[in-house]
Amino acid sequence: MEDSRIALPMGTALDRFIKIKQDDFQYASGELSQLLRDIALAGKVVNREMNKAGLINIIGSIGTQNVQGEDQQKLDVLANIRFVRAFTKGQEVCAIISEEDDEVIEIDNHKKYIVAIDPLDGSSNIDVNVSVGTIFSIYRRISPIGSAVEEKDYLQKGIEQVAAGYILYGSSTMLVYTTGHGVNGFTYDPSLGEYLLSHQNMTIPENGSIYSINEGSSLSFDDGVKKYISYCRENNYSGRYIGSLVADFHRNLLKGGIYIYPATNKNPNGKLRLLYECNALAFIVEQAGGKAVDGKKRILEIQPTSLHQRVPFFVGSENMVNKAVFFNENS
Ligand SMILES: O=P(O)(O)OC[C@H]1O[C@](O)(COP(=O)(O)O)[C@@H](O)[C@@H]1O
Ligand SMILES: [Mg+2]
Ligand SMILES: [Mg+2]
Repeated sequence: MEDSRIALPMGTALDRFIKIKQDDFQYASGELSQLLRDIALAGKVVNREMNKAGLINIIGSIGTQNVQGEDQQKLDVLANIRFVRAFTKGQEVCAIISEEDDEVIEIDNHKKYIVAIDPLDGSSNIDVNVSVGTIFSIYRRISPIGSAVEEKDYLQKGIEQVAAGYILYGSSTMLVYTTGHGVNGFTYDPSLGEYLLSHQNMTIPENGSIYSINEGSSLSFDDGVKKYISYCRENNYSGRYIGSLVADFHRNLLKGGIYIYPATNKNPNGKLRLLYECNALAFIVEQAGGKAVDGKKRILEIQPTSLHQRVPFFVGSENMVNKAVFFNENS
């Protein structure tokens, strides 16, 4: 049996990495490993379609709105279909929470895992060929296997996640995930059709000089946020905002930085969704040595009360988040 603490060679295939690291899982039985593989596979299909979106008429709105009143893009719906199908076929999942579905999708009561997913993150950037992503969180159900899935199963705090990650469809396609034993990144090699280890034991710098926030809404930011932005400017930090959460988060994870989506007049609780956007990235950033709060409280400690609830989101380098919280608490 190979020792899973040893650093693995760059280029190690995802499948092999999952197998070697399986013993890290508290309840290792192969099901979580298979679920991670199912996500990776569905990501390859979405990636392939994304790459030729303009040629196969899958750009633009589909003409319907999701539960949040957002126009659904064709790729939002297509990605949702691909992941729901992968979870149904994969036979590891009992229920799914998706940004694109109003209610919980119940799959099979005899299965263990709950998945919360943002099938396509950064929808406003799809048509303009800017990086977008997929975000996922995985939980173990609490109710007994075989019984109906209950609210307590899918409204769990982020600290209960057994795994979380994202796929970034950018200049290269990457899968980044954690199972609570550090964060690792895999780059997709289309010529091999494989995700290969490219970023091992990722950590976020304690400090950074990049801040990511949509300043277009700054007139309605709280005083604390306004003061923090002034602080960033006074310190000549760079403003970088792609408008795709996964892409902004990934850059800051590598270089150091902070992403903020605060409360605004338009979104009094912020815009981002706790269950399928914030919890996953909070788990990853903490595993990488960073921090994620709602302006005050640790994101992973927030008790969810509804499927699509929004929270203000401050995530990134520890010292930068602490500074933002300081201004929040002293304004
Ligand atoms: O246009 P805004 O208000 O700055 O919002 C951009 C944010 O909204 C999102 O697009 C929300 O995610 P979805 O695209 O999955 O709905 C984030 O990716 C992004 O960071
Ligand atoms: Mg999103
Ligand atoms: Mg989305």
